[in-house]
Amino acid sequence: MTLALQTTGLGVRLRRAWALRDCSLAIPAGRVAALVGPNGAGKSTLLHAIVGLLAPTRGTISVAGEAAFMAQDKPLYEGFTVAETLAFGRRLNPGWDGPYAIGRLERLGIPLDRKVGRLSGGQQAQVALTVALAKRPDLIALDEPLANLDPLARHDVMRALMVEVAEQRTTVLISSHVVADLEDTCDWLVVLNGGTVQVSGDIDDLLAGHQVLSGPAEAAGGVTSRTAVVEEVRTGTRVRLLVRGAPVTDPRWSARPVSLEELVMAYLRNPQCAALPRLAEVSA
Ligand SMILES: Nc1ncnc2c1ncn2[C@@H]1O[C@H](COP(=O)(O)OP(=O)(O)OP(=O)(O)O)[C@@H](O)[C@H]1O
Repeated sequence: MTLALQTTGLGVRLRRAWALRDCSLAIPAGRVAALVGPNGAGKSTLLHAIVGLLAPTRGTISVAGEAAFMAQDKPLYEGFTVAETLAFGRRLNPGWDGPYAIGRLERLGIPLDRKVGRLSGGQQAQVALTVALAKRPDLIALDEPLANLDPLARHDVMRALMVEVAEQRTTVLISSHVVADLEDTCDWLVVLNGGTVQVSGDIDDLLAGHQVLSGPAEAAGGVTSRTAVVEEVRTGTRVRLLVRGAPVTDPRWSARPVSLEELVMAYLRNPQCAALPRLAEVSA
């Protein structure tokens, strides 16, 4: 399997504090990876380091091919027209695909002579995305591209992105606070918490490997000795366990599948737990 991205022992210190610490992760080529984590987890720092805007203080980063980046907040100059924005992109990027950029914006009905500042938030996001895609990157890193967009625009931007990357076989790493925005489109999950990678893996494998068990609190010890408990919630005599590992056959327990949101939240609330494949398994 080809890797699009690999970081090993990556640490980034910003001023006096470590924004990232000992981050080792690998993302196979062609995946659409969700990067989730709370405020200050280090998502932007990780993306900046991956695309070369920040130098690692420790460890290594390896990207197969060219990386493009779409920054958080206002990644465009509002005083430029759309056409000027594209001309700027062409000047800065040797591999720039001008006909593709113009064609994409025309299909979206975004006027090239309009100032960027006079476009809607959704249209601005589409222009920024077009600029990143027109570089024809092998890896595209998107830092909260959906923030400030209404639900319809979020959906449109994600759908447009998915069509493009499926055609170009680009690897995507996209950060968001909102798991629901990424659930339908991403097939890889990276959870960053407190500057370290807590979860990284194929979403289907992660969902298949976890379950929610409900049963009598006094029997919890029998489960916790056999399987890794990510989260335990007790209500009176009952207990609900989000576990990773072997199915439980004891009839006192009922089991149900876990949702992606539940899985992410359980890990974030329990930073001492981790679900990380060995890097050798990802690249095998
Ligand atoms: N320029 C900087 N100088 C010093 N510390 C910084 C700087 N930028 C970020 N940090 C710190 O680094 C840590 C990680 O920040 P980062 O912006 O990468 O997190 P994030 O997960 O992207 O957060 P958010 O979801 O709020 O955008 C935080 O503790 C933050 O305060």
